[in-house]
Amino acid sequence: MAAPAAFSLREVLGAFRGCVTERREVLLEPYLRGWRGLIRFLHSLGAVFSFISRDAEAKVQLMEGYCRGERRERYVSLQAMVQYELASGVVDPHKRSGRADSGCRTVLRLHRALRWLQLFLEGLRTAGEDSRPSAICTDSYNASLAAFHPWVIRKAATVAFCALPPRGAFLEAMNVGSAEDAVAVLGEALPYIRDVYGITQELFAEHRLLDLP
Ligand SMILES: CCCCCCCC/C=C\CCCCCCCC(=O)N[C@@H](COP(=O)(O)O)[C@H](O)/C=C/CCCCCCCCCCCCC
Repeated sequence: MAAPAAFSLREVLGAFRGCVTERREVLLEPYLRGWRGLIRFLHSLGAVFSFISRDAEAKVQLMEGYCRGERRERYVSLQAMVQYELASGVVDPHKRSGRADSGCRTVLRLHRALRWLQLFLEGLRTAGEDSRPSAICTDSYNASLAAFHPWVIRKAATVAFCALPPRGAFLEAMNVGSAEDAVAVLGEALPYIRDVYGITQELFAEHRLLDLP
C-alpha cells in the first residue's frame, strides 16, 4: 500500500480557499478536506497528539459519511445542512438534549477548533523568531477551545503542547520551503480561514446553534 502523502500547507490553503461560494455558502467537501490535511499534519507531530487527532478524525469521518450518504444533497454546504437538520428535527436549539451525531453539533466542535487554529496561525506568523509554538498554542487554546473542555482534557492538551517542536522546525514541517516561505503561505491562508470561521459563526448564531450540547 502506498504511504500517505506528506502534509503540505498549500493543500490546506487550497481547500479552505475553495470553501466559500459566490453566495457566501460554506461547502462541506473542501471544508472536510482542509481538516483532513490538518489532521495529517497532527499525525506527523507524533503519538502524543493522537488523542486529539482521533477525536478530530472521528468528527471528520462522521461528516464525510453524511456527505456521501443517502441525503448527501442536504450536506453540500453548511447552510443546507443547518436548514435540513432544523427542519427535520435532527437538531433543536430549544432542547438541551440533542442527537450526539448530528451534523450541526459535529461541525460546531470543528468550528470552535477552527477559531483555535486561526489564533494559533496568526500567533505563529507574527511572533518573533525566538517565540515557541508551544507557548503560542497554549495561549490560543486558552483563548478559544479551552472554554469548552473539561479540566482533564485541558490538562492533557496543555501537556501535549509542550512536545511541539521549535518554531523553525515547526514551520519547515509545513512543506512549503523555508520558514520564511511558510510564514508567507500562512499569510495567504489566514484570510480564507477567517472568512470560513466568520460565515459559520454568523450562521450558527442566527439559528441559535452555538451552544448545542
Ligand atoms: C496549518 C498547519 C499548522 C497547524 C496544524 C495544526 C493541526 C491541527 C489539527 C487538528 C486540530 C485538532 C482539532 C481538535 C478538535 C477538537 C474538537 C473538540 O473540541 N472535541 C471535544 C469535544 O467533543 P465532544 O466530546 O463534545 O464530541 C473532545 O472532548 C476533545 C477531545 C480531544 C482533545 C482536544 C484538544 C484540542 C486541542 C487543539 C489543539 C491541537 C494542537 C495541535 C498542535 C499543533
